[in-house]
Amino acid sequence: MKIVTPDAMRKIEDEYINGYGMDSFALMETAVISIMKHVNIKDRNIVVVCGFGNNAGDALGVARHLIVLHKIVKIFICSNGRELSRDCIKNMNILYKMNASIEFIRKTEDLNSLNKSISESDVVIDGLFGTGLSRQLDTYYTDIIKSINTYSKYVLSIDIPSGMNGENGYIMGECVKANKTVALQFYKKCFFCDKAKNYTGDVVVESLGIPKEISEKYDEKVYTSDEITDKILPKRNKYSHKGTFGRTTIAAGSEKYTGAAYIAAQAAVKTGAGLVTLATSKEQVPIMQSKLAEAMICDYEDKYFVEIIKKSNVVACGPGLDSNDSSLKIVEEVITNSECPIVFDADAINVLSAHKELLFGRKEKNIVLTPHPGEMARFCGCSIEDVNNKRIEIAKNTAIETNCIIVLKGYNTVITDGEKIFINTTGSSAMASGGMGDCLTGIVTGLISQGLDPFKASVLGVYIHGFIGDSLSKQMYSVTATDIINKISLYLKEFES
Ligand SMILES: NC(=O)C1=CN([C@@H]2O[C@H](COP(=O)(O)OP(=O)(O)OC[C@H]3O[C@@H](n4cnc5c(N)ncnc54)[C@H](O)[C@@H]3O)[C@@H](O)[C@H]2O)[C@@H](O)CC1
Ligand SMILES: Nc1ncnc2c1ncn2[C@@H]1O[C@H](COP(=O)(O)OP(=O)(O)O)[C@@H](O)[C@H]1O
Ligand SMILES: [K+]
Repeated sequence: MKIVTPDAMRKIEDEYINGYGMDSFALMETAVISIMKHVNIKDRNIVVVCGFGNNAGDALGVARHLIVLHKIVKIFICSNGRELSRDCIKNMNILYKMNASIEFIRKTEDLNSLNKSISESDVVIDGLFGTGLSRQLDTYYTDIIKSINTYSKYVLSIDIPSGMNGENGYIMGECVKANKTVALQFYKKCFFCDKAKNYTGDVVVESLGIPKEISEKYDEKVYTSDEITDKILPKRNKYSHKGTFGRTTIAAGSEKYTGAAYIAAQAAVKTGAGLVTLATSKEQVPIMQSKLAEAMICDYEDKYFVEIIKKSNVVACGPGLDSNDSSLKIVEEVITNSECPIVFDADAINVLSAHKELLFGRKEKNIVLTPHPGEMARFCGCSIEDVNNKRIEIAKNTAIETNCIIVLKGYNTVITDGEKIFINTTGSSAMASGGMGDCLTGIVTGLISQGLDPFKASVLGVYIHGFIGDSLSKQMYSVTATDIINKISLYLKEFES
């Protein structure tokens, strides 16, 4: 499913209507029918709150169908004196012929009737603003939105919760808190901004049947991660041997942190990497030798460390490192001795924050950075709030500046090479536990080891990591990295081509 900005959506609709000759009212009716699928048939008292554009037109169409279904429907038009859109007027005129209850909100006193109706209703249909909202709302509209949020039991928002900027998720003064949002044709970009989840409720996307060749023309290269996953993992050829699936080095762990190195290495092993070597601190070597059955182990001081980096098909570096000078030395060794893809995580990213120059000058774009918002903030020299407010932009700009692939973790992880942007749709807070990021590093590294290019491995790795978490969380209250590791190979089978 594609993700669009309001601007692209406008162009797509415009081309469909004016270029292809699609009738705009027929398109609106398609939207109306698809929204109707999400109105609970048991609800009797329904309030429809409209603005004056096509979002309102959709809402009025929904009102019409609800009246036909013998629902008690109260319609409030909140145009603040503005002219209604052509298709909106069409629906309103039909409603007048049907003797529908329509009230205009003109002044503050009119809000009393709206408040009363909302508090007596089972559901509010929110059709105030959709993708057309472009300016800060005045008090006329913020008061109406406050009424909806204060008195409603359940809100179904059409396309976008009214009050949210469809491009960047900014709240334009006030925003409807929906229980469910029915997005038309595509996810809107705003849904993937940090604050959006407090307003959208559950998001469902309903198709309007817009031809693919039109939407592809205005493709802004923002996708959901499931758009890549049907391409899938290569089949393991019957003549292949461990060398076929790559040499992987994991440089992880320090005196201070013990678990991370084990999790990252074991995740890479379980993902199917051919030969995994864990390079770790001297103190950890005996511990890891007893824990890891398949991976080979050396310490950072060993001259074998540099040799193995040189021979590797992929190196992961960072889980469980410290952010001190010896970590800087390890990061430098990894970068200077390899041309293969590298996945930098955790403290390796913190170290690189002060030494970005180390990332420059590679022939290929084959370094992956997997920061969580805290690491991203440090790396960019901004606040975590800034990162969360502009996740997509910050990830994209960092990818461009560093010539790296950025995996900005969290709810809806953003993966970008600076050109294409994938937003992950799997995973949940059941996975919010220590070690989960180390596990992801191991999975992405294991996929690269088997020949996937670093960008695809990042998108797919993030998707699979969350997919396993989601599957396990159906039966488990919380999911740990160990739970994921134990199931990786079982679930990967589902992704085999
Ligand atoms: N165009 C089409 O063919 C279709 C559009 N659809 C619906 O149409 C919506 C977009 O409709 P519109 O483009 O008419 O826009 P909206 O209905 O979202 O907004 C209406 C108007 O609000 C004005 N506006 C922006 N910010 C404002 C502010 N702060 N205060 C007051 N007015 C403000 C805009 O100038 C715009 O004219 C979509 O979200 C979707 O629900 C659907 O019917 C499907 C088909
Ligand atoms: N609420 C959530 N929804 C989806 N994924 C989540 C959520 N919370 C955490 N995760 C995932 O879990 C992992 C946690 O990574 P990270 O913060 O680096 O943890 P750690 O450093 O403890 O290993 C990331 O892949 C992240 O996307
Ligand atoms: K809306």
